[in-house]
Amino acid sequence: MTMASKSDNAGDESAQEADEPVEPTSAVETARRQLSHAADHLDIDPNVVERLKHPKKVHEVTIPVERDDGTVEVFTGYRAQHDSVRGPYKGGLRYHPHVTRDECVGLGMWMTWKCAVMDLPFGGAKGGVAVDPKELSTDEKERLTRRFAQELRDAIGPNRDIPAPDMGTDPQTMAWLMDAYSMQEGETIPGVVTGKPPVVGGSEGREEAPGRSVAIITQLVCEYYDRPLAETTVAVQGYGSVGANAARLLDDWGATVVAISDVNGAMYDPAGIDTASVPSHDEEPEAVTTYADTVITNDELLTLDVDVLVPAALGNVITEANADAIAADLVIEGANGPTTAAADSILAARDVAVIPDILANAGGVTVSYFEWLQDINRRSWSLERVNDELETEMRAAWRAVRTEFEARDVTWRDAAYIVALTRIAEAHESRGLWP
Ligand SMILES: NC(=O)C1=CN([C@@H]2O[C@H](COP(=O)(O)OP(=O)(O)OC[C@H]3O[C@@H](n4cnc5c(N)ncnc54)[C@H](OP(=O)(O)O)[C@@H]3O)[C@@H](O)[C@H]2O)C=CC1
Ligand SMILES: O=C(O)CCC(=O)C(=O)O
Repeated sequence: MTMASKSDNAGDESAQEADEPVEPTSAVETARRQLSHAADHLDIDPNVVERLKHPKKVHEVTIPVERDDGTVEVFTGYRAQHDSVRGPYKGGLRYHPHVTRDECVGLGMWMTWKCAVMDLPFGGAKGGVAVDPKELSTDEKERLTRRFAQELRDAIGPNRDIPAPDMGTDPQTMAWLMDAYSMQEGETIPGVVTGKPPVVGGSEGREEAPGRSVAIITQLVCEYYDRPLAETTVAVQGYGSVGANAARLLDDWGATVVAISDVNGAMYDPAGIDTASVPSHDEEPEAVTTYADTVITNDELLTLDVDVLVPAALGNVITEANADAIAADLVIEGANGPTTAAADSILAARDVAVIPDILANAGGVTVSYFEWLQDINRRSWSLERVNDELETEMRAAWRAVRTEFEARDVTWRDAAYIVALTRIAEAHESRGLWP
């Protein structure tokens, strides 16, 4: 059995059409190319596909923030709402200097597919602020977040659009957002955001959930390819909410994690890293390189000779330029959009299995759904229940994707898109094109 497809045709299947540009430059272009590619495998109304190439609405706001020295700096924030045919918009908020309108649209599209792969009653959205959160004090971050919440007050709501954490934001950010929105509405509305601290309506297990789903999917994929975890080496790029939790669980479950990284570079130990002893980004930013004996670059991490590569930081890190040098047999996408469309084709032709973000990291939004249910019903689930239900949902999504992968002789990404697009297209056909 080959890794990228049950047949050796996967490279041809995912080869790009000659008139397509060589390397897309933005998340939205990558997302659109992935959509077109997957739609080719389906008998799906082309009008629905055309609709899905565009966001329903993009909110762009300016956010004046008083710095601690009394000066005012104005930041730009976005909320891209892609599709809501299956339910309210859902997706994270990112604080990062590279946030743009187009990045939010692409990330919002991926949220639509992710919620549909998981069969959650949500559509897709993503937002963010173009800011380096490391350059803000805690007070400045709070002022930025409260003002952003105020500017988005008509766009979000528990039945309209429900933000959550993403890169650069955390449970505290979500608590400020929930509080600012609730103050404007005059009542406490915990269901307006997810990923909050449990003390204000957050769910147990939410912070760990995207990393947990990466670990669960890695385990299932390794089983599928008859590769015991105890004989599997793993490199993880990024050591935050996704990367650190995935690395620690895989380490606990018997895999050997040989490399982890932060923004400055990677810690590398071929004998295996004791992941519990290295602080995650949330515990101490940039700790990985601070505590490393051997530091290699983030680019070197990507091409290490390991069995499993988990990119879990930024998008667009596996590109046409390095896809030929990826030595892992399995790439499990912890980050959103780490692989460009051109790199995808190269990896498929090389028989490297790429398990897409919309399946692998979907534990975050799945536990966000559990959190939303808990908030609406004013109930609180135990950590054990959350983790059990997450595992059940991840296994169900994995089975649905595996069924398409085996039946249609496509890549894992196309198989996941086929599951998602089929559900979304049926909903559009049933409701009409206008929701
Ligand atoms: N949080 C969530 O719920 C979900 C997040 N995702 C996706 O996962 C990815 C990571 O998000 P998340 O874990 O939340 O982010 P965090 O902010 O928690 O952590 C990000 C990690 O990436 C590192 N990093 C930052 N820049 C670079 C770089 N240029 N090269 C290598 N490492 C870098 C950071 O290092 P340092 O400590 O030095 O800053 C940190 O370890 C994103 O693509 C996000 O969209 C997907 C699903 C859910
Ligand atoms: O939990 C959520 O609502 C969304 C998390 C997220 O942004 C993602 O999965 O990329």
